Amino acid sequence: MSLLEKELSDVLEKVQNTKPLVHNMTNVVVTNFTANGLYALGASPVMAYAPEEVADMAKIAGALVLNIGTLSTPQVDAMILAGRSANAHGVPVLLDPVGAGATAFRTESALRILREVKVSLVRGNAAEIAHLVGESREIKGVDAGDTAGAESADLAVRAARALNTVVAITGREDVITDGLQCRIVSGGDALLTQVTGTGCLLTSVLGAFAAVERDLLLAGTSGLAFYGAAASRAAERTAAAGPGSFQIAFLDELAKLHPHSLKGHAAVREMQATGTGGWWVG
Ligand SMILES: Nc1ncnc2c1ncn2[C@@H]1O[C@H](COP(=O)(O)OP(=O)(O)O)[C@@H](O)[C@H]1O
Ligand SMILES: Cc1ncsc1CCOP(=O)(O)O
Ligand SMILES: [Mg+2]
Repeated sequence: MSLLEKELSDVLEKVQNTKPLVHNMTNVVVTNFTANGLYALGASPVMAYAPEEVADMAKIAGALVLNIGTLSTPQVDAMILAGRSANAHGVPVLLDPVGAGATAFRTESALRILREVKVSLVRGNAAEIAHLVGESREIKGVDAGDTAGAESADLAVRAARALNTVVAITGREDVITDGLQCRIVSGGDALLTQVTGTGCLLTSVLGAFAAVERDLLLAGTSGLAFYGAAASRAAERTAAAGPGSFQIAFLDELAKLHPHSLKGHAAVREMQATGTGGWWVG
């Protein structure tokens, strides 16, 4: 096991040992799947939305995950209350800008949250992240086109610098950066795109990893890699049967994760800046 793999595994073990509470303000499509996925991983989910209680819940959580998948203005107002409480109590805040770019309301709401709350990590697909930095890319509802990690590296770095947060762009390969260091995470399976909520659950899983590891680039890399490994293992067993069987097997594989699960199922590569504005994969 490489030094990086050891560091990634240590974060997984901290999640499994401490079972962090993750406060999710998420969308109506993925709520149950997100709670079950967090339980499978070994974390504790809670969903809480009422303006009367979100500040109290956020301050006792290990992480707060804001997801605008089925947003309304009162819900975004409540997310900001929760986010400010999390900020005041040192609780990391993660944002999933679901469908940013599909409508102006989604883009503007994500940007409002980023202005009014200190967000530590943003995870989205390439189209969503592009729209957060004013770049146009096709988005069909909540879905982006197929993207490879290396192709998204420049965008991720630009977004991390512009939004002052760690950015993870997911797709066929994932990329994660704090604006300086940049990593490509491969793994997963195309079946993930046929099950709704796999991006949303991933953001909440990254919340569990952020709850136990203050280095959010490390926490995020570990979360992406183990999530991809669980999906790859599930696909190996169920690809022939289809997305329904895969969804169940994926929850089972999240519950079975252990330090050696990455082997043969996920890989992390460091990208290096070329000095001329580009990147090459190390
Ligand atoms: N073609 C693909 N092959 C393998 N994994 C994929 C593919 N597309 C997406 N994923 C994985 O699916 C998960 C959700 O990512 P993504 O589909 O980009 O999110 P969203 O559902 O928010 O658009 C991530 O773990 C990502 O790596
Ligand atoms: C289908 C849909 N519509 C609004 S939110 C949502 C779920 C999106 O989940 P994910 O981004 O994880 O695919
Ligand atoms: Mg999504």
